[in-house]
Parts: sequence; C-alpha cells; structure tokens
Amino acid sequence: MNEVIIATKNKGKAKEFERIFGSKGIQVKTLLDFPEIPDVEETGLTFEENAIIKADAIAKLMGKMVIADDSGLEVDALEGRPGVYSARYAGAEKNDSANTEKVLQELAGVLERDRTARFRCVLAVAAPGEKTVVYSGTCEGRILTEPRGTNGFGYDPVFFVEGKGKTMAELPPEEKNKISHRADALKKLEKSLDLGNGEGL
Ligand SMILES: O=c1[nH]c(=O)c2ncn([C@@H]3O[C@H](COP(=O)(O)OP(=O)(O)OP(=O)(O)O)[C@@H](O)[C@H]3O)c2[nH]1
Ligand SMILES: [Mg+2]
Repeated sequence: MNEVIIATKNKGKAKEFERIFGSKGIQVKTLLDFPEIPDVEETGLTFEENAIIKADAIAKLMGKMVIADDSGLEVDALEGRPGVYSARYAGAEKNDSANTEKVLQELAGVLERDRTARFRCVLAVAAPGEKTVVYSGTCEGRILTEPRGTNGFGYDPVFFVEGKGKTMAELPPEEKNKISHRADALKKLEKSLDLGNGEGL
C-alpha cells in the first residue's frame, strides 16, 4: 500500500495521519483534497456508529477503500460529555477554543482528583463490497483548569497526560503520536491490514 484515503475534513487529524503514515512512506489523502465530496451527517450515538457512517458513505462515493476517524473527549465528572459531540459541543461551527471553554466552565469547582477524562478514537475501514471493520483506541488523562501549550488541536491544551507531566499540546507531535488514542487505534488497525513495508506504523 502506498496511498491511503482518510475520510476526514479535520485539519488537526489530517496532520497527524500525514505524519504517522508519511514516516512509513505511505501518502495520505484526506477529504480536504476532494472538496467536491459532500459532508456526511454524523447521526450516530456512539463513536463506532459515526466512524462506520462516515467510512461507508465515503467509500461508496469514492469507490475505494477509506479509513474514517470518529473521536472525542469523555469527561467522567460530566458523565462522558462532550463524547460524540466533541467537535460541536459549543455550536455547529466547530470552534476548538469555544468547546474547550465550555468544558472548563462546566468543570468549575470540580477538584483535581475528580477531573479524570479520556480521549477515544474509533477508526473504521470500509471498502466497496467488503465488510467494514473498526478499531478503537483510548488515552487517559485529566482536565486542567487552564490551557497550556500550542501543539495539537481540539482539547489538547487542557488534557494533561499523567505519565508525561505535560498537556497533549505541550508534547511535540511525534510524542503525541506515540501515546494518543489515535495512535492506539492505528496500532491495532496496522496489525490486521497490510500497511507498507510490514514493519508497522
Ligand atoms: O484535543 C483533541 N485532541 C485529539 O487528538 C482529538 N481527537 C478528537 N478530538 C475532538 O473530537 C472532535 C472529533 O469529532 P469528529 O470525529 O466528528 O471529527 P470532526 O468533525 O472534527 O472531523 P471529521 O473527521 O468528522 O471530518 C474534534 O473536533 C476534537 O474536538 C480531539 N481533541
Ligand atoms: Mg465530524
């Protein structure tokens, strides 16, 4: 395999997939390269449902194998919110800093030990005429009271990774890509697909 299509319009995800696959000589195309492809409505109630909805719809439209990523943040003190609504938590315009601000406000007064959270990522691989398969990954952490760092995207500046002593946005991209929910799911996907030179991602 020397090229892979990721069914996403999210620039932050696109960068991460480009870096991870690129380091193995696999070229990444995303929906940002195909502006004529319409948006797919994410009507599912779980990451898995949404990943499958996106992958199936785009594989059908493009007539090719694609990988879709549905991901988000689950905060325990908020009963798992923002969850599948992570991209649009503060409104349909998908504003990362407004979403983060909303989570911080909802957590106001919640003690450090009760601010546990995780990122979750479900990857769905779909190809015309084949059964769609999914791979799931997580990354545990806790939500700080203020943003720190400028790398990454989304909620990364407030997501503190205990083992690293840093927020996701303070980690260099190559570090995030070793420990993230997306990396976790990709490792599982990679085991069951023939990706590149067989040496893994
Ligand atoms: O801090 C973060 N670091 C991450 O690594 C990360 N991964 C996901 N997220 C959040 O979850 C939403 C995905 O929602 P989502 O899967 O529907 O994607 P999206 O709508 O942005 O693009 P698309 O892939 O659907 O085209 C994103 O927008 C972010 O808010 C992350 N936040
Ligand atoms: Mg989306």
